[in-house]
Amino acid sequence: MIINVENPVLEIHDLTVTYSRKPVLWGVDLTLPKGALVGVIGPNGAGKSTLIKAIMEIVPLSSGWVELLGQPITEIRNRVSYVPQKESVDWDFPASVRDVVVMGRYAELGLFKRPRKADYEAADYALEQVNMQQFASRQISQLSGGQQQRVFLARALAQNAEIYFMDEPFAGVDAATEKTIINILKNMSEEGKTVVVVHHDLQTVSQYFNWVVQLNTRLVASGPIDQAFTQELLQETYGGKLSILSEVGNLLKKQQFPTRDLT
Ligand SMILES: Nc1ncnc2c1ncn2[C@@H]1O[C@H](COP(=O)(O)OP(=O)(O)OP(=O)(O)O)[C@@H](O)[C@H]1O
Repeated sequence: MIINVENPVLEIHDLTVTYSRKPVLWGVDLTLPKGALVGVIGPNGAGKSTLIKAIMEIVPLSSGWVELLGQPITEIRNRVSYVPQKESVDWDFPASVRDVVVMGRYAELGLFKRPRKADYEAADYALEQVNMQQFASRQISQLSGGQQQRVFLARALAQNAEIYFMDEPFAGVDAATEKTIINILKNMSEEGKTVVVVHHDLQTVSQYFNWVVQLNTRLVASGPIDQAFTQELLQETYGGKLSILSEVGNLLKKQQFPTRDLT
């Protein structure tokens, strides 16, 4: 069940990625519509992070191509934002929270220009949105895990991109923070930004997202939640892990996210 969209913001054709000759993504063809809030799901090791890294050209492609807004990423990097997994970042780097968020503006600033008042204002506004303004002067090494995650989100917000890729933004955050973040992401999607999120909690998929991508080395499904988040397709993606699947079975019946026509 793979829905192809016209004028996609993201188009992937025949993507294969291998690590030490072992394919971790195989022949992926994927298109995503503008304004979608996308959950990327699949079991551990399915290639979800690798998919995002391949899109961002952080890992080399063995075959295939990727276009964002009809162009290669190298042409439009400043219109695309990437929030990596928190663990992959050096949080001992000596910088204040505000500096880290202002760095999100560098794409707009150009590499050698100094941030201006407007950039600091944008950073402060982003910090306010994630409720971290009181930590603006704190060193990033002196934050809790959930606070670091919020700073990361603020940095992405300050960038004001058109497409966002976020690798497990809810990892290690408390329930209130998760709610804050998802509400921000929903607002962004309603403003026409496309947000792609690697997500693990199947229980919240239909509540959080309006589009789902199911991956297990191959692309199993991609489409609006009501079509692509079904018991059969989950079974295909997760194989025999039925205990997880039976828990989501009931949730599938009550779709909570208002589904817009995205195709
Ligand atoms: N740098 C690397 N070198 C070699 N193998 C790697 C590397 N990064 C990931 N892998 C392997 O590639 C496969 C896909 O990894 P990836 O991190 O994309 O999966 P994932 O779906 O994001 O997993 P998880 O849900 O556990 O985060 C896994 O088998 C992993 O062990």
